[in-house]
Amino acid sequence: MRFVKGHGTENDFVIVPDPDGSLDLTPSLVAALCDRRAGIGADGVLRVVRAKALGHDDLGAEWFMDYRNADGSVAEMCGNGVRVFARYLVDAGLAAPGDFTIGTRSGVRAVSLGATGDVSVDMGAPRILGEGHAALSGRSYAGLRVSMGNPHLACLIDEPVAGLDLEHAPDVDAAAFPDGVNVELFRPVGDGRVEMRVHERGVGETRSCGTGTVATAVAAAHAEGRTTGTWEVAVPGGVLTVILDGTTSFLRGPAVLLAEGDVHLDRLIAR
Ligand SMILES: N[C@@H](CCC[C@H](N)C(=O)O)C(=O)O
Repeated sequence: MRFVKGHGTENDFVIVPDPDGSLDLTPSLVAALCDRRAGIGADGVLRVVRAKALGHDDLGAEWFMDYRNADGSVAEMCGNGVRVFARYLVDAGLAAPGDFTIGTRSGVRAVSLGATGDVSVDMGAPRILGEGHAALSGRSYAGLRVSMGNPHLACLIDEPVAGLDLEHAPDVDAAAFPDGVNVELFRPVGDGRVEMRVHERGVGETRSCGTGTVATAVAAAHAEGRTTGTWEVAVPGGVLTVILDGTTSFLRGPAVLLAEGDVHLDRLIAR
């Protein structure tokens, strides 16, 4: 099976071209592909499938991003994934550089990119759902519940994020997050900049999370009594720019394709 490996600020993906939707992408196949020792290794899989092949004839996008987490679970949206997906479409000659749309489980997303360089995406209107709490290493952190299509809890903290232990998922009120949650911990470092780390649902700690950086910008703005502004969000894998204009949100940053090849499916160890 052909694959391409890519990442956005080190949130990494196995990209699987499947234009006519013929691949049976089971959770165990996804988990085996994402295995960092016995597989290719990634935070998730991006299946590249024509919207039509899924019966979405009038979606308003030619291509659909079928995103899966490393544990095989399905997620509604992936902000870094959609940027890497767009870079793949252009690189593969399946879309022209410029502005086009991509279908996702959380709706159609408009992307903007050149032949090289950063990729921007209109991430849609964030939805603030109220307050929440996360417990980590015996401390409780207050946060804001934000939906970016997928669920987030963005917690403002007053200590450097480098010192956090995110080996295990923070404890949250399961009743408030019936579908699980991605937890961001962030600290404002001045002048529209924040530092952030994330524990992702279905993956574990990752080096970046696009939807998480937007949720973090929303929570940073909320803490200042605002709904608009531009944030530079520093994550372990790089820096992403988030723009909140009061109506929608934009995410901009690098998207890199670094390898391609064939994977021998019969040699993957079933997960
Ligand atoms: N890394 C992604 C988010 C991927 C989905 C997430 N783990 C979930 O289950 O909601 C991003 O860049 O947004």
